[in-house]
Amino acid sequence: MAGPRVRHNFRDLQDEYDKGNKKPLETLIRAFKGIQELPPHDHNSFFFLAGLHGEPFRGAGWGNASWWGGYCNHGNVLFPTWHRAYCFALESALQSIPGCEDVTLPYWNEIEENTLERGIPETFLKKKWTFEDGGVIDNPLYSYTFQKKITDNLNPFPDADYSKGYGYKTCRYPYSGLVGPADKKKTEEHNAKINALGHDKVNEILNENVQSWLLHTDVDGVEGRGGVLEKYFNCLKAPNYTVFSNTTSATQWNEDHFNVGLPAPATVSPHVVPLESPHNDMHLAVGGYEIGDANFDGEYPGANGDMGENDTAGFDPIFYFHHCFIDAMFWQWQKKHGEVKQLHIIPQYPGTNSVDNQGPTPGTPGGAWLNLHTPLDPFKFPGTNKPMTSKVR
Ligand SMILES: N[C@@H](CC1=CC(=O)C(=O)C=C1)C(=O)O
Repeated sequence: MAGPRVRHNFRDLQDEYDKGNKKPLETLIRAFKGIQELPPHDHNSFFFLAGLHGEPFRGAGWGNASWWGGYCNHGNVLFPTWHRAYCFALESALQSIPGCEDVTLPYWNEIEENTLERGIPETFLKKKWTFEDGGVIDNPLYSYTFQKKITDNLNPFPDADYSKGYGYKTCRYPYSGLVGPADKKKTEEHNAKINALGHDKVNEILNENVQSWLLHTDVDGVEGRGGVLEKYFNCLKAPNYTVFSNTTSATQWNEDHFNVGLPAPATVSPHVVPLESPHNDMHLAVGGYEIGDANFDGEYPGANGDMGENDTAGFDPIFYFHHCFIDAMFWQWQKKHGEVKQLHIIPQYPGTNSVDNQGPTPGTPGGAWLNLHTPLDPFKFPGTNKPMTSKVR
């Protein structure tokens, strides 16, 4: 593909499709189907790429919870840039599928009226997809079916068993995706109850959950949770990249400047809201709640969809449309603050150390400072063997 990649609003593709221009959405779906069918060892395969984010763990985090066994960065200054490289890698894989060379990754606009009024774009919620030529497939944007099992070597420590068997299908709120031996029976009972509600009702519940996180500030009666729409707008006001980029740095900044940390009044200006905060909320809104989060019971207790957990989120196809939107928000912030060509990191501020928050990623030493030159493993600048970094060239 020549020239810059132009990314589109997913809902525009859907609207075009409804008006009769079926090719753009169909090609995207073919591309996702294509990478989901590649064998797991193929570096363009969905399994391989999805697995870079969290599980299957490798490195020091393989079986030691003080380290992080996935390559993703959270709670530190590499959060926006690492996920930018990640979306780029997935998009490149989509383009490797024959006939899909011009596909780009669309974003799910989480703050447009359509989302506020209707929730997740309908295409993501259909179990089957019917092509114009009549071919019917399992919808590759609804769920991914594991081609290989993953074993959670941290189990039973620290919180839950995220092992997934061969053939496991990713799921979202209000379903549960905990299928390790200790959870299996409970999950089967839970999911049977959800199934009995019928597919349309289940989608309605998911959409209501998403809308509630976006618009209300007391999700499930927990005050201060939600308000995601407002958080998205407020995060653009963050005064520097360090505090914009992650929850750890923003917490310290709010303590220093306003004598209050996160998450309490994150929706209230002038406290700094990091982009990572509404991003986290949308993971929880789509996936259900993170295990062990005693604050939440929700209307459907026991819902643990894949998007809610850092370990498994990359396996839900909607992850990439969510993160493509996060990347667009990051770009908005860069333009607004004149940091399109260069980002600035406050040296040695909380959120700039490899041990902050999730723990060091594979191959990164403990206690290492993170900066614009830190490799965004395992990504390389295209066509080179040079590690990708956060430095804008
Ligand atoms: N762990 C985050 C939510 C979350 C963030 C992610 O980045 C992710 O991949 C999955 C889930 C929280 O509890 O707020």
